[in-house]
Amino acid sequence: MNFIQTRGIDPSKPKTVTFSQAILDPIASYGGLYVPEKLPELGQAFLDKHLNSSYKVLAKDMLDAFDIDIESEVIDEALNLYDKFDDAANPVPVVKVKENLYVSELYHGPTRAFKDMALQPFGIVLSSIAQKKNENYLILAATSGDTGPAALETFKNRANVRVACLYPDGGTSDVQRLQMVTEDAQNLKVIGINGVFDDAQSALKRLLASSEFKSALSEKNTKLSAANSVNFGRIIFQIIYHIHSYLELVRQNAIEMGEKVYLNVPSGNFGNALGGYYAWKMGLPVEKIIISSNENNVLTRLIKTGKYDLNGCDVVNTTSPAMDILKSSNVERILFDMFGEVRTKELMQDLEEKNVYELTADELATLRTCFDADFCNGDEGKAYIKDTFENDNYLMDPHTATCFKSYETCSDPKIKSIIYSTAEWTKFSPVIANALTGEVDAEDIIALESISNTAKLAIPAMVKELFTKEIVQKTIINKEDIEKEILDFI
Ligand SMILES: N[C@@H](CCOP(=O)(O)O)C(=O)O
Repeated sequence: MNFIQTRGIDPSKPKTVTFSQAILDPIASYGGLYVPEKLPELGQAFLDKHLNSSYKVLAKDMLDAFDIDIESEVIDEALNLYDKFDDAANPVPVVKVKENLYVSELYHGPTRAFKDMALQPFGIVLSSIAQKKNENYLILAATSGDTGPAALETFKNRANVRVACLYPDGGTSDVQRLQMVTEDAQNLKVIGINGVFDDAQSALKRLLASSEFKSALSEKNTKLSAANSVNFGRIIFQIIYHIHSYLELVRQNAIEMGEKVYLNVPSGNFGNALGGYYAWKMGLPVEKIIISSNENNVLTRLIKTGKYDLNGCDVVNTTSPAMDILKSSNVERILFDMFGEVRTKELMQDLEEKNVYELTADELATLRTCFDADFCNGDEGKAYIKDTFENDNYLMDPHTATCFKSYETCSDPKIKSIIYSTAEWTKFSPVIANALTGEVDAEDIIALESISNTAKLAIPAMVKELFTKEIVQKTIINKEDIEKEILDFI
């Protein structure tokens, strides 16, 4: 399968690229993104065939359907990393929480967030290509808290790759920060910036598109790629768990094969929701995708009104920091899929130049046939955490909690919903302890122990040990100094 570009083709670039080209150099013409030329049609036969397949067998067959230029042995090695998850036989448990409401737990990997679902295998794939080509890569990662730890974990000590990970200092939870600043490996650099996630992601996109930066790297015998969902190498692995979660509901006799369900996705950069949209287009029976946000509710406004408007908008720090994002990368891939390259280029240009774009009434109607959305503020989220724990005996993190509001406001309760849980409770313990008991803990470790006692849940060793590890990554800089800091590292 070849990959095409969301904003049309700059004549100096090839018309189409292979999968490995798209993941090694993920920014396309005019700052656009790569998308598959045509999605594979899996159809009912694929779902029937995999009703009783393991996650890895399902994943392998879905990746085969994309016909990507990665050797079968490399894909096998990459998928074997799911064996490290809590339950190798089922890395993504799907749990019934209420009548018609199921939670797909995507956080059972090494960094306790859904990013492991894609970044674990992606690390093997990218590093293998780099080794085979005998090239060195700098992998940029911009994070609001989950992508960073998962990218560092997957690339740690891997051959031919180095990682520069940018995070907003003060804009993540303490556990997320510790996961990054305690990572000790020669090939990893963690850089806190005085700014917000959007500053980190804008720098990443600018550097990925900068020929000057690329030639400065090439003097150091290094090429450039990225670990974020701008890279289709991330998205391809984020389609699989939507199909798996659906099949789990069939296996649990919660739905009949072919019955439509809602996919309810906490959303920041929109990679998770895009994976669900592609799965739907490939044949998954979906009623609608519900997009859940926090107070940074630009996606809700887009889907309700057709206007993506950043004027007068500043990112606010919330209790669900991984979604403290205003410039959401993957909406662009949806725009391309629905409205084509000319319109996508126009809309993205409006956003870059005027900080706003507006869909026509027809375009908004098209968008709304697939998506609905709502946002949930911190207090509402805490109320859902407490209520769901006390009444349904289910403990969830603040990102997952945002979905409980949109579940109520956007879905027909007679139709089953899958809510995607993107992070474990351990990553946001002060918010959760506060929701459960009203306590205000000065330190995460106290909140973790309190929740562990209340909910009778063990704190995983990899989280507990963060509090005694040495902090080795101490760099905090202004956003203007990012490029220099990275070049000094290489
Ligand atoms: N929410 C993310 C932000 C980056 O998203 P990505 O899917 O593009 O990697 C985070 O937690 O880092």
